[in-house]
Amino acid sequence: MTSDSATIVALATAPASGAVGILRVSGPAALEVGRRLAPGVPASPTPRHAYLASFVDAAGAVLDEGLFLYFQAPRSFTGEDVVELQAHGSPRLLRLLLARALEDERVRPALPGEFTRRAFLNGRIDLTRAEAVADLVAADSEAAVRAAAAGLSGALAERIRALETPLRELHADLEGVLNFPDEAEGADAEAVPRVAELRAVAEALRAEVGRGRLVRQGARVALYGPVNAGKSTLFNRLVGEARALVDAEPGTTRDALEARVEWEGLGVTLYDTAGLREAPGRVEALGIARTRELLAAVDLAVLVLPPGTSREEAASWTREAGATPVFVVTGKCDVMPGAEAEATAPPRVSGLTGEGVEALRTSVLTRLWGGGTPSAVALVSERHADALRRTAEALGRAEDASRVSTLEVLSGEVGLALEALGEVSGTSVSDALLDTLFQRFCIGK
Ligand SMILES: Nc1nc2c(c(=O)[nH]1)N(C=O)[C@@H](CNc1ccc(C(=O)N[C@@H](CCC(=O)O)C(=O)O)cc1)CN2
Ligand SMILES: Nc1nc2c(ncn2[C@@H]2O[C@H](COP(=O)(O)OP(=O)(O)OP(=O)(O)O)[C@@H](O)[C@H]2O)c(=O)[nH]1
Ligand SMILES: [Mg+2]
Repeated sequence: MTSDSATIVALATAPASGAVGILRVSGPAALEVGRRLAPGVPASPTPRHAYLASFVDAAGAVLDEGLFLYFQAPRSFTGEDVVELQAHGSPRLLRLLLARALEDERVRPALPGEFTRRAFLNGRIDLTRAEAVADLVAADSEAAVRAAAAGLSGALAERIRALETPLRELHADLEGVLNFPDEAEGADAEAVPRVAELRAVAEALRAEVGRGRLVRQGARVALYGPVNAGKSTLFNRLVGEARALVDAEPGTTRDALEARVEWEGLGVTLYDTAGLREAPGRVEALGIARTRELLAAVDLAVLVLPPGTSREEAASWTREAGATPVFVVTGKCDVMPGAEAEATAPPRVSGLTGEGVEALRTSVLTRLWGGGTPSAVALVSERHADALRRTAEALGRAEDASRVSTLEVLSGEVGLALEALGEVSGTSVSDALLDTLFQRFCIGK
């Protein structure tokens, strides 16, 4: 599984006007190609030294003056020879430079994610770190940036290793015993606690996929409840601007509104919805249908009730959210200032005065997160979770085998667990899997 010997080229910066635009070349011909564009650079440039150079066209006419950087294999991002031309950020200029680089028959355009793929194939980074590069590029909240940065510096890789190493040792021990059948007596019973422990570790890591998803994609939180409860007023207060129409007439909100906020670094998409009621008008009914759809899709539903709602009514409103977790608040609390709150009564908020709104924000975050900080989460993706599930399943079968089957079967299952786990770090991974993985990257990454 080695990378092909083509030299690849792509723009490393977005195809838009900017201060600086970077053309990146990687592969055996990188230095020669780079020097064709920047002939003033010495034939053996000092690696990692920034040369100020003229970039020229085929006729030798100067197209730009920029920086030339040479990274000598294997000390580069890809592990190959890499040259960067750091030009002024003109998309048209960069296309000219790209076209010139492609004139060399050893050079072809890089596929999406191919630089990172080569970094992986050349052993510079493992697969979790390659994926963290994509997570970082896609991050759209502070928590997502911090979690991806942790992944890039090997946080997930470390946790996978902490599972993979003992699993490999166990497998080696079992295979060793199998080769000396005299000593095989009792070996399966001895393996059981080790298998069980490793299985628990795999399950625990897999369980972090939910938090990983929340950090990556942001949480979805909907305000819902009876008409006129003060949802839109509260929504505006939480968003910090007058986004939603507010009126004394019940049934004001029809279409669901959404706004993206960031709370404690976590991206949150907040929805304001059409208030629920019996016998709405025709258009309002469409809005209510949309509210129900949304309630099924969000991570948390905040039920806003008018003051004085009975316990029974509150319970029946709660059921409207179905399987989605509900956080209940009493809205418009300013109109019943003296109401002595029972310990079990829902927290009180007022969108109008802002009372209780900070506390609501904190409670919502706690409900979404439990304890801990979003940025500290291991970004376990659906792909990782799937591989971890198969790891845990194989270990489960290994436990069964220890009771009812031979040591060969037990060891075989441990081997399968290792193979599934290897898909996370990349120690056992097919080209097809790499294809799907890196296709999601942008060109030039
Ligand atoms: N201009 C530019 N900026 C960039 C990148 C790049 O390729 N070019 N990167 C690309 O995504 C990221 C930086 N990542 C990099 C990772 C490793 C090496 C590197 O040369 N590694 C060598 C040497 C390490 C050392 O001496 O400390 C190695 O791993 O052997 C370079 C960039 C972000 N910024
Ligand atoms: N006193 C007081 N009035 C409020 C508060 N929140 C909203 N109101 C008033 O209650 C009425 C309804 O407010 P909205 O925010 O539109 O209520 P809603 O729940 O979005 O209503 P629908 O969209 O019709 O379901 C308006 O007249 C608001 O000014 C509050 O916290 N205190
Ligand atoms: Mg409303």
